[in-house]
Amino acid sequence: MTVPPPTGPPPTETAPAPVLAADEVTVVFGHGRRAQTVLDNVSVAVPKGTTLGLVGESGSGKSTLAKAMVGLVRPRSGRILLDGRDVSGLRGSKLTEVRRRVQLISQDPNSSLNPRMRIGRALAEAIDPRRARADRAAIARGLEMVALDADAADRYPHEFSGGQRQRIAIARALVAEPDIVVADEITSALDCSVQAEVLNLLAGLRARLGLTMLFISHDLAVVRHVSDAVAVMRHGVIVEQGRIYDAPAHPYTRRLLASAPSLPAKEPS
Ligand SMILES: Nc1ncnc2c1ncn2[C@@H]1O[C@H](COP(=O)(O)OP(=O)(O)OP(=O)(O)O)[C@@H](O)[C@H]1O
Repeated sequence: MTVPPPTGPPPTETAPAPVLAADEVTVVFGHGRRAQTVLDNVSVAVPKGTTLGLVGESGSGKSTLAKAMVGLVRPRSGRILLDGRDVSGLRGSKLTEVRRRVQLISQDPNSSLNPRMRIGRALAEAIDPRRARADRAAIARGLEMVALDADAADRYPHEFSGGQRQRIAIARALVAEPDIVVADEITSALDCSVQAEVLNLLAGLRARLGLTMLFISHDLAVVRHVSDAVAVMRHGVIVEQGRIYDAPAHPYTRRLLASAPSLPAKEPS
């Protein structure tokens, strides 16, 4: 008898503990007749040292889940668990600490990098938000991680290309030494070749640093490049998750796979 390949996550007793998880999270925007359920009972978990890809078409609720995971959107029900502790209701300094431990990188580095702040200071703030004093060596190490020269610290965001700015955003997230990175469509605004460059950089960092990451994209080929497992979202619901390439169970996943016929070979990690 042929044993079918596994389609779900590995059994819990062998899997590393989740760093970050959404547990039956529901998010509703608006009130009364205008209320829209954008996330409906969503559960996902990102085990330590792994990358969970989240894929789904535009408007399916991916960014809302990213925001809920980093504490920018408050769920109507359900829990966001960081190292098993519910952080969904936190405010003030406790929420600030969660945001340091869970670093969000978003699509548009122009909106996440202050145009008037030199790169060195932006990184210094991430290294130590209270002092924001430039530790040149730590800043240089951060820039080196994303293949930028140390003298980039003295320049402003507008002096860099879109791909370089996104690499700076990655560096800024990583120098904060987060428990997990939530990367939301970080290559969507980039040209194809630059997209590949950023993805390869991320794949390298994943392997080198053992990053834990939630990697979100509408593009399955992109998600595949950097993820260990994938969750497929549709209309605010996770329809399937696990190693979906081997044996996609849901018709929507099969459609997604069929419409991405030229998936690039996965980088060895
Ligand atoms: N702050 C908000 N207030 C009201 N509705 C919102 C808000 N943010 C998102 N929405 C709605 O929630 C739905 C899901 O949006 P979301 O941005 O999470 O989807 P997405 O899958 O990330 O799509 P995209 O890839 O296009 O950003 C959309 O219908 C959107 O209009």
